[in-house]
Amino acid sequence: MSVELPVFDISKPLNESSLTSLQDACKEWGFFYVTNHGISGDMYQKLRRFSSGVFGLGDEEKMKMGASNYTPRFIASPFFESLRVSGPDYYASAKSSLDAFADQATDEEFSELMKEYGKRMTELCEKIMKDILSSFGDNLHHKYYESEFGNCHGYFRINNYTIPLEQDHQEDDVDLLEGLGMHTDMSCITIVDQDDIGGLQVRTRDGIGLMDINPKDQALVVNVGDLLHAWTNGQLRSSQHRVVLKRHSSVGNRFSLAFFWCFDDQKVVFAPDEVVEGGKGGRVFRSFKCGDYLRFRESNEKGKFEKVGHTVEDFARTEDRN
Ligand SMILES: O=C(O)CCC(=O)C(=O)O
Ligand SMILES: [Fe+2]
Repeated sequence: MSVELPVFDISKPLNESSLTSLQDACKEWGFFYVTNHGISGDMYQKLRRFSSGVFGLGDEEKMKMGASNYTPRFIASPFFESLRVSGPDYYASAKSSLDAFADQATDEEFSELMKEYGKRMTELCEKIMKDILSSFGDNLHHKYYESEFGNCHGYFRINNYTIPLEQDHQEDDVDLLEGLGMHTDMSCITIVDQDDIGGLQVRTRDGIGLMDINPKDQALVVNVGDLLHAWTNGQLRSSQHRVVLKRHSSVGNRFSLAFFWCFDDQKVVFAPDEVVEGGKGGRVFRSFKCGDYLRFRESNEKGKFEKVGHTVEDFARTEDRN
């Protein structure tokens, strides 16, 4: 079953009723779509082409990028590998990964592309974050955007999902393989550009069901991460989600780009009183330093790949959910 998430045209200011539906979507699903986002299909295709070139290299070559730039298969799952490009200097980050093996021209073109893509995604996150704040009342965006979110920064994960032939031919009953296990994101918000294969699934609020988030033409998927969940005192959902791959399908690999927009390490995350008061109960998240939370996640093998059971709920929630 798939969920019908609302779609927001992000090129113009959202009206009252759109802001209400934005807030509802963030509370119910923690996911929504945006269109007219300014990321051209052409740019995406180019990036995909370059990335495929990189993923197509031998394991030994790819490992030269270093553990902070490249995650090989069998870390998050046997089917998932990922290239990381970090801001604010996306150009330098991409270049430092590729320097190990790419020729100068490819290196240059890919790095330029990442720079442009990083800039656009950052602008998009700023816009979306302002809309999310405005959905609590216009006042909130004017009051808190600059002081609370002004120092946010982003990074990309370029993800390649493949099912090796030998796995595809195994005879057992399992038709779906987990490409990326159930997790929440550590970000404030994440923007996902998935291809048309599908496989992204979100947990329902009751914690039981799973719904497909289908690819939508020209639309990007946006989701709320742990940091914004804590900053809104748990009001906006940082939903558990995963990626499944269909066995015996001949569609080939799945490709996605995820952009994570996060507080800086020094930022103290603490929901403003008026955000807490706008919710149902009292304050349920203690204040914490963003960097301490990231270290908490990384100190645990599970947390590293953003698995369930080692999230901001476990780190900073002071009262059980009811
Ligand atoms: O590949 C996708 O569609 C989503 C990836 C994801 O959830 C992540 O990288 O955190
Ligand atoms: Fe995710």
